[in-house]
Amino acid sequence: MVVIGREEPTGETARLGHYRARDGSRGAVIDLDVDRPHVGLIVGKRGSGKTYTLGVLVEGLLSAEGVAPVVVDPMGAFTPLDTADVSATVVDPSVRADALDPRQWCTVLGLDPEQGAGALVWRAASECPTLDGMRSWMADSDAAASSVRAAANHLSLAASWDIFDPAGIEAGTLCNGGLTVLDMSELASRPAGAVLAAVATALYDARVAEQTTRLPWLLVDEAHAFTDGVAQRPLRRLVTRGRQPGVSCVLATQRPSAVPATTVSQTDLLVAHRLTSTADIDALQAAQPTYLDGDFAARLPEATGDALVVDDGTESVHHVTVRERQTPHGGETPRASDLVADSNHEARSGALQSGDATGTK
Ligand SMILES: Nc1ncnc2c1ncn2[C@@H]1O[C@H](COP(=O)(O)OP(=O)(O)OP(=O)(O)O)[C@@H](O)[C@H]1O
Repeated sequence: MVVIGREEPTGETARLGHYRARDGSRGAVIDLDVDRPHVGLIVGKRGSGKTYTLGVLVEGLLSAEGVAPVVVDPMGAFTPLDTADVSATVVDPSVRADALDPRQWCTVLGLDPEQGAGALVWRAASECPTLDGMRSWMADSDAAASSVRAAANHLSLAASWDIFDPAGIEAGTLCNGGLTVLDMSELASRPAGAVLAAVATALYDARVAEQTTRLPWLLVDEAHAFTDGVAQRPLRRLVTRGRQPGVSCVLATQRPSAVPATTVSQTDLLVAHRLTSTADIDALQAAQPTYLDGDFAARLPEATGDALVVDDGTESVHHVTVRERQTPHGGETPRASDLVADSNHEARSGALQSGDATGTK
């Protein structure tokens, strides 16, 4: 059995799939190391199998000991796990207001911390641990009325996101052993970024302060949506420094060219599904390890679920077919023909119930 991501023979693993020969036939099974922290990047064009592969990794983490998987799910693709026979909790995420520092408050509200409203929001976030507290502080402020009004409007906007709660999710809950799916499907990009920033920071801090013995795995689907907002800095810290305290980070994206070059170069496990955009291929090729010789694009797979896996730890490259999932996959793109089939089915059921189809009316 081959274990990608390590050379040691023992430790926790996740079943990834099997080797794919040139003629497409199956070879030996392949596992991924989940015993040590990793930075992973799963890339591929739309429908190539990224979310599915993330789900395969999640299943492996669910059966591994000593890990705490957390999925950031912007499309609701992992919500079916709520009713699957696994230890998973799907939550509408909420975070504490003081999980964001003053700078992050200004970033998420699009304010300049050195100017009127931004400077006020910075001070409110420094003084108050809750959003209600920040709003009261603002109402009592004797700063220029126009700045107070603008800052108060921004805080009202933040309140409308409905994600800030003094009882918001904490690292202790995230690291209780089961899988946590943060269902972001109802959130716009700014509040989703705020949640990810808070969660990435909480997991990192919890490990640095030795508050959890489990090793967190933060898995982010559609990661390109988070690379230039408030989550940018916490994510960068995780990919550059997270492995040291024991936090893994796996990003899945259809747009590797939108992922910062530092993230690509920090990746020690690259899972590349089918890619056709030159910009995306170039972005990976630029950070391509020297041992991946030849034309990178030519080595990328064609079929859904197939992948080229580059393991920086052991400096090896593997042609893999990702295995089928055991839990439901919620990332299926709806097809018009399915909808027509569904409505025909509904019409037939309705007719049967009213007796039309049987002529018994
Ligand atoms: N390893 C696999 N084995 C079997 N089927 C797969 C595999 N990978 C993907 N599929 C099929 O391909 C479909 C598309 O996969 P997936 O949803 O993961 O694509 P994606 O790359 O995440 O797309 P998007 O960018 O649109 O989110 C899945 O719904 C599933 O039916």
